[in-house]
Amino acid sequence: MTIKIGTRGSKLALWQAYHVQDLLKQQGADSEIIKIETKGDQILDVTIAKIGSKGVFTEEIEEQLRDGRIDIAVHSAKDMQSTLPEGFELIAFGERERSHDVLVSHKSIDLDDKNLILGTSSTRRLAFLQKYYPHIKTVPVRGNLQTRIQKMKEGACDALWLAYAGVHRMKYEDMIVHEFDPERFVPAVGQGSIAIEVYASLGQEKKDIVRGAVNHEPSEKCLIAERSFLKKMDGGCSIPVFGLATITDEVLTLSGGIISLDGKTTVEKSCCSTTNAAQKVGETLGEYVLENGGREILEDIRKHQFG
Ligand SMILES: NCc1[nH]cc(CCC(=O)O)c1CC(=O)O
Repeated sequence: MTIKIGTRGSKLALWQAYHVQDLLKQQGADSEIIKIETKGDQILDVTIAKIGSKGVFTEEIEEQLRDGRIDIAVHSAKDMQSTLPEGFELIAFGERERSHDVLVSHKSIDLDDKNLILGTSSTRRLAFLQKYYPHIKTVPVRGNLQTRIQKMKEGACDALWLAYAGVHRMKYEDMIVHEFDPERFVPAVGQGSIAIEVYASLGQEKKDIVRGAVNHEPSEKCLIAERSFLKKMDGGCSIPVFGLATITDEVLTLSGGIISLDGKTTVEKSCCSTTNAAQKVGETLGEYVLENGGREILEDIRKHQFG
């Protein structure tokens, strides 16, 4: 039996797919990797928020899952919408890498420099920047990590704002010039973890093999809490919602919230629960955030993006 693994073709996506292939191999399961190009890979001249449609990195892959051309898809958990299309499910989450954000550059940088230009197009990062470093300017720099670094070296920006996980996996750690404190710059939901998506019709035997080889239970509990929060907030990756769950001594702590695009209003909270109540704690946090100003921030953002 060979498990067919679908993935985007970027180097980071391929790293993640090969990683899953290794985990499967350790359990004696053979697999084959199939590269799939998505809208998110093709459209590089506009930000993800402006492409607008949900699932820009997943649609084409889901088609192949549905057809059975691939058995499983490997994704960055951060790229996955909180609600998947009918019939799709996430059956495993890989062990999470450190989840914080970093700045990467080919030169030394100073965050107090009034002329600094950072490359990012994430609404969460833009809003945090308005809050903590309002003097810093940004430019959107899209494309895979290697392309972005090339654009930066050609002068598009002074540094790139990225997730540590991808930088580490692509071996650009020696270019890290700043690490953001995850308690102030809370990461995006799912950041640093890999998710395995399947279509419902996949046989139970394959599902069990994949889950057994890839799933890391503490990471899964954290991701369930974060994604349940994101679902309450009705968000995908283009909304400045942030959330991070951690587990210490069997207690799950979920910290998360939403920040207005101008950085002036943040609604956030930390909630604790047992690891078995991960789903519930995400809902509780979501309800709190929505009822305490989050709903207004969301409505304001929707007007900005689609109005
Ligand atoms: N938005 C794209 C994306 N999706 C996942 C990662 C990094 C890897 C991860 O978080 O697992 C990135 C790039 C980035 O934000 O730097």
